[in-house]
Amino acid sequence: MSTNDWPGILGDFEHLGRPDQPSHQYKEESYEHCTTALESYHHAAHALIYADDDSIKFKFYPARAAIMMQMRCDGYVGFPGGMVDDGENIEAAVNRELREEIGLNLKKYEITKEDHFMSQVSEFKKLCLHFYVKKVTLEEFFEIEMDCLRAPDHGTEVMGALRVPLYTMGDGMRGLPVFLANQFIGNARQQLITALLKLGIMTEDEVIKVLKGTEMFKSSL
Ligand SMILES: O=c1[nH]cnc2c1ncn2[C@H]1C[C@H](O)[C@@H](COP(=O)(O)OP(=O)(O)O)O1
Repeated sequence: MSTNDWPGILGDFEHLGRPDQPSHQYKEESYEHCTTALESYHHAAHALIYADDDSIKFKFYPARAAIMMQMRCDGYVGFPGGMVDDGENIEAAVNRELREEIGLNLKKYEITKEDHFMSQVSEFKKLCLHFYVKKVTLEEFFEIEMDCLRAPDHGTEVMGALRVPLYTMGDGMRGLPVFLANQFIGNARQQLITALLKLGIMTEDEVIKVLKGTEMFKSSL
């Protein structure tokens, strides 16, 4: 189906959200480069909201952190956020999308330039993906989760917020390894793994072990 066959408001941007081919790699670029030299590209901005969580799940697995992702209407897993409109500031766009998609209380949790974490570019799609990370307390995280159900886009663009399981169960697959076998939109999977490492939530050795578990799970299907 070609882009133009898509109905309604999905038509213009549908091609940007199609599953990526291995050749469509995302390359990290500075925010400044993206907003100057690449200004004419499409831009989208998404945010990871998280809290430290020192609870133990099932009396055995350290939770490590509460990280919010979402099930999208197209069946992919991603972070809340969306396309930057023409002439719109990137932080204004991510805040607008977070209010629409997860009902974020912007008076308390506004995303700012200080929350910018990385920007990555797909030359193939002429698309810059800007990624923000916001740390809140666990109590605030619960409050943000509760607001998701009342968000304007809940049940249309967003089918529900979810928490990423950060433990691996006894079989070496269930938990984060199986979670990572989901279908992720854009570079959301890469964003999640990069954040786990850079935020010090998991070590490189732990991530490598998890990814081996994911491969083991996939080959068991
Ligand atoms: O979580 C994400 N991480 C990285 N890229 C993402 C994520 N979610 C979507 N995308 C990509 C897919 C598309 O190329 C654009 C815009 O998608 P979307 O968020 O669906 O935009 P709208 O809500 O339709 O404005 O970003």
